[in-house]
Amino acid sequence: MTEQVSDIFDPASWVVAPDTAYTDITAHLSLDGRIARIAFDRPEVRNAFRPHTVDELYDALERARVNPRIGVVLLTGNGPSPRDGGWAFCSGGDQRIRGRSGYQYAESESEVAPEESARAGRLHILEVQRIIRFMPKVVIALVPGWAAGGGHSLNVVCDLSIASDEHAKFKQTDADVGSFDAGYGSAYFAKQIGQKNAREVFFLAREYSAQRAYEMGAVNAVVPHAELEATGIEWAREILGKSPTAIRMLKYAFNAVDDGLVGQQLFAGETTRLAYGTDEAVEGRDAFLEKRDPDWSAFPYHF
Ligand SMILES: CC(C)(COP(=O)(O)OP(=O)(O)OC[C@H]1O[C@@H](n2cnc3c(N)ncnc32)[C@H](O)[C@@H]1OP(=O)(O)O)[C@@H](O)C(=O)NCCC(=O)NCCSC(=O)CCC(=O)c1ccccc1C(=O)O
Repeated sequence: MTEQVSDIFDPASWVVAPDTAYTDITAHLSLDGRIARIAFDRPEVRNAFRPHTVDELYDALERARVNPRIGVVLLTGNGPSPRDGGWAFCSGGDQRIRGRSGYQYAESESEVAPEESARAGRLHILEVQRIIRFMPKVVIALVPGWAAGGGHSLNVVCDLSIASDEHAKFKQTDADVGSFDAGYGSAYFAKQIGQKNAREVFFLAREYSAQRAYEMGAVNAVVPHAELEATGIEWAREILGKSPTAIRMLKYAFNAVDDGLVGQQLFAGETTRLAYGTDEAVEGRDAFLEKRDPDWSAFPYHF
């Protein structure tokens, strides 16, 4: 029997992801193994992340990335807080353990050899942003409450976002706490919602409702809180009805224009994979292996 990890989580729809023993997140798979649900599980601090949280999140996302059955990942936050009933998607880096070189591992974990001291202060949520951005699957943010600071940036980098009408709130606090996500969190965010809006969100660090976020283009839909996860599953099922190759190529096409040569590299890698499947590419390989000139006569210059 799957444990109830969040008030709006339906245990009957999920099983715990195999071979995982996370403390700061939860990871589940749909019963047919096609959808992953990954959730921050520190509701008492509005799902702020510490380095250990980021390590677990990266691990869960990497497992989803390389699992050929999974087509959609739902990223969310468990809740509510047992302390005050507040809901959160994620409130960014845990400010209590922020040091001068980044976020500190817990004391027991920071007893590392001198040569490993660079690990002690981490700022590696950007690696999580990149795996979300680059995985050839759709990642949907289900925002049940606060998306603040680095949590706000995670919402930006997800492919799609659905927000709780009653509890989702958005606030980019980076400039309040002397931080700045100068990559996807800000520059790409401006491409999503426009320069003036994005500059307002960062420079004023005000609070925005789910409805206002929807109007600005920061989320795709606003739904009743109780329906958030069911809507996420519904959207995932719809996406799973599409061609995996088409979804992969489309995600990389959407990314490529903003991702420079890395975007081109990812898109090109997938086109190479498609080309390898053709008789034309097989002829090139076979000709090399058979030490003869390739015969391209069967392959026209398509136009
Ligand atoms: C999210 C809030 C707006 C919610 O407000 P509210 O509902 O009133 O709740 P609170 O009473 O404030 O909070 C409840 C409880 O949670 C604690 N808490 C909340 N957020 C955090 C947090 N981020 N860290 C630690 N603790 C947190 C809060 O203290 C309360 O506990 P008490 O014991 O009762 O005091 C509001 O909470 C808020 O504004 N939170 C802070 C948001 C924030 O500033 N986040 C950090 C932004 S900077 C960041 O995320 C780092 C980004 C980053 O990581 C990065 C950036 C650039 C390059 C690289 C990186 C990287 O890789 O790391």
